[in-house]
Amino acid sequence: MSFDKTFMKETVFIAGAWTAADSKDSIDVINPATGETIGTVPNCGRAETARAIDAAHAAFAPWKAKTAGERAGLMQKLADEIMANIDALAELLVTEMGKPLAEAKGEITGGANYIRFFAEEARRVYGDIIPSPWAGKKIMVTKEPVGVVGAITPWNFPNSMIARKLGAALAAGCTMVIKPSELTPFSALAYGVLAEKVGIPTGVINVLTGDAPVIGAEMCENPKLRKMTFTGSTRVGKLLASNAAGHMKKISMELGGNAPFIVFDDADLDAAVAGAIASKFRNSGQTCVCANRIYVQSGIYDAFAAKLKETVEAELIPGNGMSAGSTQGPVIDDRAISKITDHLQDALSKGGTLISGGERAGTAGTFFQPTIVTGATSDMKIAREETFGPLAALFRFETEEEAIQLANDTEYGLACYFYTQQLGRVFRVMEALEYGLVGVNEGVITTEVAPFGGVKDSGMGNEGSKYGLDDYLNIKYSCIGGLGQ
Ligand SMILES: NC(=O)c1ccc[n+]([C@@H]2O[C@H](COP(=O)([O-])OP(=O)(O)OC[C@H]3O[C@@H](n4cnc5c(N)ncnc54)[C@H](O)[C@@H]3O)[C@@H](O)[C@H]2O)c1
Ligand SMILES: O=C[C@H](O)CS(=O)(=O)O
Repeated sequence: MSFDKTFMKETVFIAGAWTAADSKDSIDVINPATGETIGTVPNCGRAETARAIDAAHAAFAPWKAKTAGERAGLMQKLADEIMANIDALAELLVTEMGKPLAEAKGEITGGANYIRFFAEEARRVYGDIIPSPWAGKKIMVTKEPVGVVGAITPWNFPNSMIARKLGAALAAGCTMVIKPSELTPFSALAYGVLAEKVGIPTGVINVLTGDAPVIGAEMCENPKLRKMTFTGSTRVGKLLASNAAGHMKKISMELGGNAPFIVFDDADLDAAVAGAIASKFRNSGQTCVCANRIYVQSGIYDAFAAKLKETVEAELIPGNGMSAGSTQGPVIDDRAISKITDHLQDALSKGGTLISGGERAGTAGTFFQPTIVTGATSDMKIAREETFGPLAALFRFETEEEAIQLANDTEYGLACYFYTQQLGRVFRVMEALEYGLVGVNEGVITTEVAPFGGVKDSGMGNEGSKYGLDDYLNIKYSCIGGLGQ
């Protein structure tokens, strides 16, 4: 299926130049809906990464020296350019990642919103004047940009996961080297095209592709780079955090999740089913905040399962993301299919019941039917691991205390959700759940104005909101003496 290639680059963007890898090696990029090769990107290593860091380092002082208004102006132009080209950017994103066109446009709009939000926040990097304990001396606190930032991002939101970082970095006065997933590099390289178009100075934004562990190691170990920000699996996050910490870099980690979705007997059934579908099946179940465990209180369990099955089978339509009417794109690759199948077979072998879906869909690409299993229990893999696919597992519970214990029984702590119409229960459960994000009677809650971050093995730091700028700033305390009496 053809797509708009206006923003498609098969070279990397370093110091304002588009180049191949030093080795001339390249990586094939596959369309998950068809299995066809879309194009290739350079397989870069340490030398190219070091050059990108050098470029970002050279660009840092002039970028930091710009006024907040000047940086904000260029950021607004960047957001405007993204929105002016949303159709081409969305088609490119659909082709490399698979999500339906409407979801791709939603992601790109969300990305532009992050950049616009931080353009506004750039003007609010306030300091403090603190009453001095000493006569004749002044105490000043200022906030300054960290410097060169290394960003490594995942394939499931190839545009907005970059925007969430880039917006805060540019607003703070930082420069950036971005390494996207090798599965979805084109949406990231498009930021190089956009940066050129709006006049963001050379070296402020650099985007390279290639050998992830090698590029990551150079980022963590290069003294010119002062902060690592990573979005991806907990496994990789721990590797990077350990190396970066050893080289005393600031780190932000947005990692894996295992979201509980709790439905109490008193919940609005239609709202709970709609919220569960939105949370579980958005991006074909490939988001870090997807409902991974759906806990339903006994009194409403059968009605919820029946309504969920009816709605999923009536409304969710797997198909190529570029085709009108498709609501479910493919999962990213065969490994994803294997993990979903493994979780499904494990659940069925331990007493679960398949009530909908359960098979690969179609003959081309990596599509999997929206699937529902009832009778799920805590000993199943789906209770312990992030499925990252369109598989909904329904667990039964009896009491509020049991639901909270089950929901918190995980090493993850990113998002959680619960549905109730009892006000007292809203505050009890909201306070008891050990997560960074809480949806109360809502299944999708992400917005640029609110902090997004996990606890426990889901990471550290927050992205978006006024809090998202703090991770890109250092606090400086100045004591000014010699002022006479
Ligand atoms: N918390 C969040 O905001 C958030 C958002 C999106 C995805 N995620 C998580 O990301 C995971 C899915 O994304 P993924 O499969 O791309 O994750 P991943 O960890 O496999 O890859 C993420 C990025 O890390 C790179 N990478 C892989 N191994 C590396 C290494 N040894 N050193 C340096 N870089 C390395 C990859 O090339 C990619 O760019 C899921 O666990 C999901 O929950 C979290
Ligand atoms: O997958 C993780 C993303 O952060 C999901 S969201 O679009 O930001 O909710």
